[in-house]
Amino acid sequence: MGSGASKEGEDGGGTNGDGQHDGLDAQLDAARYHDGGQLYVSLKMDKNHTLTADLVPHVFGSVPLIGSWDPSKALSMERESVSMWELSFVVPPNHETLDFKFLLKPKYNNAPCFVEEGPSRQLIGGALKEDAKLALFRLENDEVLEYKVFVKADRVSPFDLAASWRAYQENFRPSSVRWIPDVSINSAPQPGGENCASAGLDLDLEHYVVPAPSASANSAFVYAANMTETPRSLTSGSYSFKDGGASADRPTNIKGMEVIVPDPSKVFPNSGVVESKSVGTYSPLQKQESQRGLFVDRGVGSPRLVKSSSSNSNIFTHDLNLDNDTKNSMPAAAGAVAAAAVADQMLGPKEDRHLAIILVGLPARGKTFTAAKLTRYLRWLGHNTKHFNVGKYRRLKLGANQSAEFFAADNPEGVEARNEVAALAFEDMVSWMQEGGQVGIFDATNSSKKRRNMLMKLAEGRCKIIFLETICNDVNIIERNIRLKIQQSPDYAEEPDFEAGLQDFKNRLANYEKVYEPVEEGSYIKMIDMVSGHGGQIQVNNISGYLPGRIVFFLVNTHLTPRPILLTRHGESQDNVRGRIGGDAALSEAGELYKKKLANFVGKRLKSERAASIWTSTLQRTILTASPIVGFPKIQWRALDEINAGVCDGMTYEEIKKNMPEEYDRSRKKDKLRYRYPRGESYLDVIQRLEPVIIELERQRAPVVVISHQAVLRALYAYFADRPLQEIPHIEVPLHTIIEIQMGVTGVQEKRYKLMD
Ligand SMILES: Nc1ncnc2c1ncn2[C@@H]1O[C@H](COP(=O)(O)OP(=O)(O)O)[C@@H](O)[C@H]1O
Ligand SMILES: O=P(O)(O)OC[C@H]1O[C@@](CO)(OP(=O)(O)O)[C@@H](O)[C@@H]1O
Repeated sequence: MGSGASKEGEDGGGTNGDGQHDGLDAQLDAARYHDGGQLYVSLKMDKNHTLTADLVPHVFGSVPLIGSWDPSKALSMERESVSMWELSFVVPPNHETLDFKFLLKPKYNNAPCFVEEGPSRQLIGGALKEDAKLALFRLENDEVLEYKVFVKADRVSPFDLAASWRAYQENFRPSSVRWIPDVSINSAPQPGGENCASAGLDLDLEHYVVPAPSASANSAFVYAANMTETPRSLTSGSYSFKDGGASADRPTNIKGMEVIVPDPSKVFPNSGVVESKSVGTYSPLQKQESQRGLFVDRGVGSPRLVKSSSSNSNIFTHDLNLDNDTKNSMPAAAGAVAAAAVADQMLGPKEDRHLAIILVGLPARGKTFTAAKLTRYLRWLGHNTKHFNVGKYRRLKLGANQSAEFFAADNPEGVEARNEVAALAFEDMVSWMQEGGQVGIFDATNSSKKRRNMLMKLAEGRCKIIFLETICNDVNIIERNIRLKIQQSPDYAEEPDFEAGLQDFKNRLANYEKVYEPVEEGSYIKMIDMVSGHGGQIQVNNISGYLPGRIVFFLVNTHLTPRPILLTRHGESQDNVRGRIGGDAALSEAGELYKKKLANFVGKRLKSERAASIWTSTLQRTILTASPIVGFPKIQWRALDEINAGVCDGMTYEEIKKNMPEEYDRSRKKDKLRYRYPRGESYLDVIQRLEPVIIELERQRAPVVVISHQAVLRALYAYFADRPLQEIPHIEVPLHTIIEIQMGVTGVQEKRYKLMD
């Protein structure tokens, strides 16, 4: 209908052969008339009776576009709901008066149609001249059908119209990568691909290293026990806290520390079994002195560690943290996780609402490591989880320098003191659960039946218990673990002689071995020789329920094989240039250059890695970015597609702000984590669909390059960096930068490469 109602439309000027304007004319009209605005008019008819009669409402009237009063050329209205019919069109605000009438046409035959009773209607300035709210139709049998009529006119700018027209056209443009199968590999460089001069890379990739942000993924630098829950029953009283004080909820700020660590191979000449190399962020001091090595945060004021004054600023002050969530008993999660959490709240015995995972095992069997990893995973999924480390309680209450004798089973004072701190930690955990905590991970050796009985009694009627036992039969791994413990554990921070520390720890271990009783009681999960990712096994007994099932599945898939995971966004897309979100655009010029540089980078970085693979989303900007990479299988994952912006897909943030201020300002800004785009997704939805990706990344033993999108990479990165859920939507993931996550035997470390500005 559109400009057909305008002057030109009436006399046919500016229309094409069908009496319709082309797009350019419409825009010119808009610009000519008035301050750029157009009226978007919506005519609606609502049938308030049940008789259907297969009659379809139409509109016809005075201008050629609506048939010049010829019923056979009338415009059909669209069905909007069971009873509502709609026809919308655009006119300039000062359009010529438009005379029209509604008519009903039979759907299936050429039987006569029924024109509404009364004089024709007149539309002026987007409104009906008279307030005729009803349309009456007299049928052949004299029956009268009555419809309510509604007219609504909204001003839209020609730019908005043009933008939505372009988005509409782009949505129908087929993606240029449709023919690429979900799994593919190219063995030869593509023509015009990789090696053009501008895409060349310096031989030394270190040249591209940029500092990682302060709260980066460098857990390998920090002894996991130091990041556990701060002993509340001990810190409020007269005890002085000697254990490093890293908050349980936030990782220590690594960048704000200067690390002066001798090369471990020099400090421990026989420790060749230590596999991990530090690739994290170095202070200028380190760089000057070329000191590279394993960072040791012993958490007891070790002289090797100097904290800088810069603190870890927490910009998220509004009411979104998980503790508040749990107070409201509402999980910070979507889909299955939320459904399971709510079901647990409502069904079953009260104690089943809280789950205690009690670690069991000899020292240096990876209990703390496993507990920390499980905590990170469950928190990322949205389960309110805390890690309670009894060693931390012991050090705080009794001091860090206990010798091996303290841990002997025939030392009654030692046994009593250890039971006391274990009970204190357990009580703290249960108190926290009663305030709304969901999963408590209780980390100690718990290696005798007597100790486990004590814990079961403490848990009775308060929480459900699952024992998680870590068993390792590989003497080389045990030796490596012991050496790592001497390096990392605050227990040996004050011991200057590595060999003396080693001997003491081995004596301690022997004391535990004398009385060690593997778990045979209750519900349990046993991880046996799971370090390498093959050949080990998981045994489970009496395990049921959503969360325990998920925990078993996670543990089955984890291992310690060191390998890198490279995360990068696609090269800049044409939509990035225009500031449009979502969509499925191809790459911009800069994006084209990045894809070549990335291919060069991957070729160099993974030169000797035969089994590596490249994962992309199903959107063309990631598939195109991966296209010049040769020699590695490429796998498309739907789960890696960008957050679905629903009705906002293809819009700019400005357009959303202007057209949907409520959505943009009030809802998304206020709670970006939970905000779900109308007909789209929230960040929590994205996390939920990424869970299989995380499991597969954990399971893979070879390097993986993930080429995905901003929101998706924020969520993936947060898992590795152990960042709280509410921070995820705000994490910076710049274009043309590679985030390398090094999975290692001491945790994860991060390194960033920036290939282009
Ligand atoms: N399932 C496992 N079996 C054996 N060693 C493991 C396992 N998981 C992790 N490790 C390794 O054990 C090292 C020491 O682990 P830690 O968690 O401090 O031991 P524990 O708490 O049992 O004393 C870790 O740095 C890791 O390399
Ligand atoms: O959640 P916000 O901050 O809007 O970021 C996600 C947005 O990032 C964009 C770019 O603006 O991702 P990308 O280009 O990486 O695919 C949008 O497509 C996406 O909607």
